[in-house]
Amino acid sequence: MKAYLALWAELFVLSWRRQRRLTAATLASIALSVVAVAVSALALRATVDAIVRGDTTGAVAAAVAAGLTYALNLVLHDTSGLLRITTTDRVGRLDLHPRVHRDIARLEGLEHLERTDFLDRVSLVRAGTGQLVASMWNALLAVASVAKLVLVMLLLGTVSPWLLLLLLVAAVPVWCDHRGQAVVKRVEVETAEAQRLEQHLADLAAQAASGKEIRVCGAGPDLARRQLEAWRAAMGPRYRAQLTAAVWKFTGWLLFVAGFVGGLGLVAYRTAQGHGTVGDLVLAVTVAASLRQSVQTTVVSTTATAGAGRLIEPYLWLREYVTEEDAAAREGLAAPAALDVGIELRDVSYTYPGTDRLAIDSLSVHLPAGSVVAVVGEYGSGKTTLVKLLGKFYRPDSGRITVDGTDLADLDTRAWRDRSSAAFQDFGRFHTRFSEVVGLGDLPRLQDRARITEAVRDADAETLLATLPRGLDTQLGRELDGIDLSEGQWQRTALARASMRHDPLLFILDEPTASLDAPSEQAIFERYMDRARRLARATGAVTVIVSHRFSTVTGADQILVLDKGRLAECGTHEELMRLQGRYADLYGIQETAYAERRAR
Ligand SMILES: Nc1ncnc2c1ncn2[C@@H]1O[C@H](COP(=O)(O)OP(=O)(O)OP(=O)(O)O)[C@@H](O)[C@H]1O
Repeated sequence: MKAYLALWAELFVLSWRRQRRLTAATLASIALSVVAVAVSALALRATVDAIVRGDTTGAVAAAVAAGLTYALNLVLHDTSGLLRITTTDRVGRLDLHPRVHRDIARLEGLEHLERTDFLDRVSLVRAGTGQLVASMWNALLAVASVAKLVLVMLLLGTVSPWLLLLLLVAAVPVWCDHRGQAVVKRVEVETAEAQRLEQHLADLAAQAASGKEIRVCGAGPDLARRQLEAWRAAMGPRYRAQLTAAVWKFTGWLLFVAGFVGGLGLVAYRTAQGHGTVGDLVLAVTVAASLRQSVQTTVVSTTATAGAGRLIEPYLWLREYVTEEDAAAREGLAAPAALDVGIELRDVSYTYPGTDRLAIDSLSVHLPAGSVVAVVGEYGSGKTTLVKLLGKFYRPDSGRITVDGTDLADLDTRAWRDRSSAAFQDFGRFHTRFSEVVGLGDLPRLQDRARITEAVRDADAETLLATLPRGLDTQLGRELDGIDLSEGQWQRTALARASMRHDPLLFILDEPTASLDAPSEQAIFERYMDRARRLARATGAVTVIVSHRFSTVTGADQILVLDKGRLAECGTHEELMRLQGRYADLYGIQETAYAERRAR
């Protein structure tokens, strides 16, 4: 609760700084709404009693006061919601939303993008920044509506203490509503996985990449059937939960109405018996009539406040996660200027969270400074996981990775990344100007056209650049009125981006040529072998090349053959061929396949 209060206080300060007058007006409207009904009812009682006494002046004055407060009530009813929505919207969009995006972008690891449980929380916060701000106003509104309820009850108590029982009656719909909402929330959590599946299947059918294959396979109807099943699995229980909540709500209101009618009957009876004035009767009717509205506001605002935990919990979790990750990433040592020994892995194991299979299994190997290391192996053997561990995207569950003797975990993550370059197989397609798409590889040189042109040359992407209508200034991405590139062309931009840094200590090429034809692949590898040698002389950089095609990496200083996360074999091409083991088998199979294809 303390954390919630602190967060609401912080959001209020944010709102105050962003729009002082609007925030003050919203606050004033909430405060006035607490007393408006009571003042209006008291003025009405005074009016009626003055009329009964024959006091014309007093009656007119009280009637004017009653009219004004009644009007104020109407104005507040119409405007306070509008004021809250406006302040919420502005603070949500202009302050909280960018802040959440900054936090997410700042995270050094990949877990928040890859783990479904993390992803769920991150998506919830991203979509709900406006609701987070609204929760602060709802909390204030909840306090105000409870205060209003207490005031109303005090007034009723002055007419007859029996009317205080209406407070209990008023609590019934609040309690019933909470019960109903608890059912809805529980079912939402239980069916979250089915809903994710339904969304995934809908995306599969709607996206161009998967859409092509689905049409070729004729899997559309089957996919639609599965989507419908997932939809039913998610929505069936949710509809039933909504129905249960509606029954709880209806029952609550029914009990309240019964109590309300009974209470008014009691006051009418007492007045007829000569207890209290006609003004008291008018006051009781006015106040009791507003009780429904007061209770409704209390129910809505307290339910919304209680429900805000759904967003507040993930938001507080995200903040804590960012703070912890930030501290862990920043407390590190500086990266060395150049490598002398190289990178060493000792007994490194890694399992992806939520799985029970080792993606990297007790891997020990030395990657000497200045060497070109090729990583080969079958699908899912752990090649990408290994390079991600070297890039410090994940931390090993056990074992150590050392860089010139210093544990990678102790190095400042940002400093290590500043000295790494990488082209991954799932490269980014950034829809901006071509020069920026490449320049992003070395942010301080984002505008350095000479350096960018050099990187384009390194990636053998000059022909691509020559075909672009506005050269380096060409906008990419059709939805931004730019041009679209083919898969191979996008891949070349990723390679050029990875070539931007002059002095990396680690240079990763994870299947960098998967979308290129064989001659282009060979040409690129030769270029990158040259680049690797240049980098080796300059900084002792280790170049790691992941590939499926064995023939292209035969020139590597060291070839690591992975099998189910384990290091099956390790050595130069000649050594591994002499070994006549797994590498020689797989190399032979690929060579025969290529030879047969060439012969056809
Ligand atoms: N984000 C992830 N979450 C859970 N498991 C994962 C994740 N990424 C990879 N894995 C699993 O880890 C194992 C190793 O995957 P990895 O991507 O490292 O293999 P790879 O050799 O690079 O495969 P490929 O040649 O297909 O790229 C596989 O069993 C894979 O299913």
